Amino acid sequence: MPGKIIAIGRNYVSHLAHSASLVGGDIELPKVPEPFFKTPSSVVGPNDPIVIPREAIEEGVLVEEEAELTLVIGKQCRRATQENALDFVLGVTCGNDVSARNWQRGDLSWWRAKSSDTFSPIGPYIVTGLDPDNLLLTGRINGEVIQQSGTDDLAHNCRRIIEFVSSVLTLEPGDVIMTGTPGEPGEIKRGDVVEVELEGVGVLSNPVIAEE
Ligand SMILES: O=C([O-])CC(=O)C(=O)O
Ligand SMILES: [Mg+2]
Repeated sequence: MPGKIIAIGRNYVSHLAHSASLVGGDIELPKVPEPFFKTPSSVVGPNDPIVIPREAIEEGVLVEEEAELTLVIGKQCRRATQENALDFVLGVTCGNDVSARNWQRGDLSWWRAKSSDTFSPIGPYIVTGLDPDNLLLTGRINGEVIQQSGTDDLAHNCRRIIEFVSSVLTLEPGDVIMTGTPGEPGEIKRGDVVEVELEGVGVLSNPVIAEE
């Protein structure tokens, strides 16, 4: 289980309008990276089910997938520079920042919108030695491509994210950074299969079920 999970919001221009329409706020690109936290207890692995919480079903909450390039920190890091930031990265993997939109919009914080149990699928492999700034990222629901972008479209790239986050807090080995989602994520419902594919890494696949 990772020590902490930092996720970056609104980090692709292509996602700004979708996010603002569902979550509120303006559609300006954040001038600096916009981190939030997800809990380690929300992490699941490849092929584990994403469980839509009972209350989300009862309340008719819209739940969406979010395909994200995900970094795994390998070395303790405080005040990294853009020049040395990638020296602290063990490797990259796929992540799905599952989001319950009505709760994201209505609650004071994103605690259950982003960190309900099973809302952070990560995997299937950590791959070392890839250039994280130039990988194709794809999100699919039931085999249909819903999101696709190069990670060269990240507004704040991985070096900048690590510089900014580590100017505030210490990153530890095993910490995870989810770098934001592109385009228009799609709704996930019980019975669906969600895939996040990252070039050079592979496919993170998770079935969706409903809590009984
Ligand atoms: O929920 C949102 O739109 C913010 C976010 O996580 C992202 O941009 O990846
Ligand atoms: Mg996200």
